Amino acid sequence: MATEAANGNNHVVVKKPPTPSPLRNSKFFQSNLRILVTGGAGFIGSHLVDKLMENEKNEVIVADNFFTGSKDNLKKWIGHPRFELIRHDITEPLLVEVDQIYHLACPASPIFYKHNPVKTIKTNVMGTMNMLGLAKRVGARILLTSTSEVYGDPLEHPQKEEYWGNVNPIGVRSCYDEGKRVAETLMFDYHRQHGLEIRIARIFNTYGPRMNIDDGRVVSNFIAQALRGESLTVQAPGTQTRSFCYVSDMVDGLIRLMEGDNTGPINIGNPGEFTMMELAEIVKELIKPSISIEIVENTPDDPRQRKPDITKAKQLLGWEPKITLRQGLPLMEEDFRLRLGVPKKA
Ligand SMILES: NC(=O)c1ccc[n+]([C@@H]2O[C@H](COP(=O)([O-])OP(=O)(O)OC[C@H]3O[C@@H](n4cnc5c(N)ncnc54)[C@H](O)[C@@H]3O)[C@@H](O)[C@H]2O)c1
Ligand SMILES: O=c1ccn([C@@H]2O[C@H](COP(=O)(O)OP(=O)(O)O[C@H]3OC[C@@H](O)[C@H](O)[C@H]3O)[C@@H](O)[C@H]2O)c(=O)[nH]1
Repeated sequence: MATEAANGNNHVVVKKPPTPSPLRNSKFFQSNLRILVTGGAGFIGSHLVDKLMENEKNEVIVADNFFTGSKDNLKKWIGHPRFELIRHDITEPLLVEVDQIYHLACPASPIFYKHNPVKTIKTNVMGTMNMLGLAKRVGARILLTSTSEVYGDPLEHPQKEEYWGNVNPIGVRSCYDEGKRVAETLMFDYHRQHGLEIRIARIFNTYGPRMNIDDGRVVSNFIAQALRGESLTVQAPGTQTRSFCYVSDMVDGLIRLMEGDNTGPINIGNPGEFTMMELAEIVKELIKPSISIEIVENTPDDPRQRKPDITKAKQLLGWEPKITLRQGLPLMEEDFRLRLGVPKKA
């Protein structure tokens, strides 16, 4: 029996990890790490793939069903000898020889995850079991992208990893937040029961280039609305807060977590906290000061405040975000202008 003091959680590992893929002992492995990214055609996934592909020792396999992702996000890698793209729904088993699994596949925007809630929970539960089964079979290390939504509508602020959350088990968001909570449970059960090497990142709201223009999340909505000359739709009351992390910082945090010794869960996010009205004012000032801001109806169970405590990420991963909201928004604006065909005024 071994304990994992590194986590500060004292999780007991009952079994030894399964034997890793023979690739790890082969000559071939010395120069190549084979990495599976589920959901790699999506927003964060495709940026992660770009970063992983920069390392010539990595081979990257993406499995995605293209529900919210697109081949376009990966077009620069299609045909590359170290890259493979598989159309695959992770609610079905997948057999591939890999050494690491970044498990991201899951719709993340509320309008998409609520669209087919039964499918969302299947993706989180059966999909995660399938990926854990694969990790067990080939001895791969697996990282789950969990979410700040596991804290629900938090009664503690900012949120520390030790906080158990305040989640409605039967609400319209439950397919996603309870789904991710079960996914975390499965990760730890496979870790304790089968000795799997696991990593759990609790990601807070992330934004950046390549988000779907009609993704429905707040930053992409406001930027697209401002560029189209439409009013910005702040959902009532507008005093609810979020903390926004730029995608390159997020990818850096995920890779550090995968490569480090800590299982997590570890919060990865930018602690800069803004109300949705403040965010609207910043986008308005940045893109089109003449635009109006409209208060519209909100959806049920919208968390009223959210801000990560990133002490663990700082101490255990040596990570903290570098890009502020005011630095990141113009980078996203540039990408949205190109895709929407709205040139910047001289
Ligand atoms: N972006 C954020 O703010 C944020 C915050 C917290 C957690 N996360 C997590 O990070 C991950 C990526 O989020 P994102 O913002 O890039 O979202 P995204 O919607 O852009 O990407 C999700 C990807 O998963 C794919 N997918 C969905 N269901 C699938 C299935 N059953 N089988 C195979 N592929 C499937 C989609 O096609 C898409 O390419 C998700 O797990 C999400 O829960 C994101
Ligand atoms: O047009 C909009 C869209 C959203 N909002 C508000 O903006 C806030 C953020 O909403 P988003 O839809 O961007 O994202 P949420 O924070 O609700 O959920 C996200 O949390 C983290 C991840 O797991 C997921 O990416 C997603 O579930 C909410 O308070 C929402 O009411 C607006 O004011 N206007």
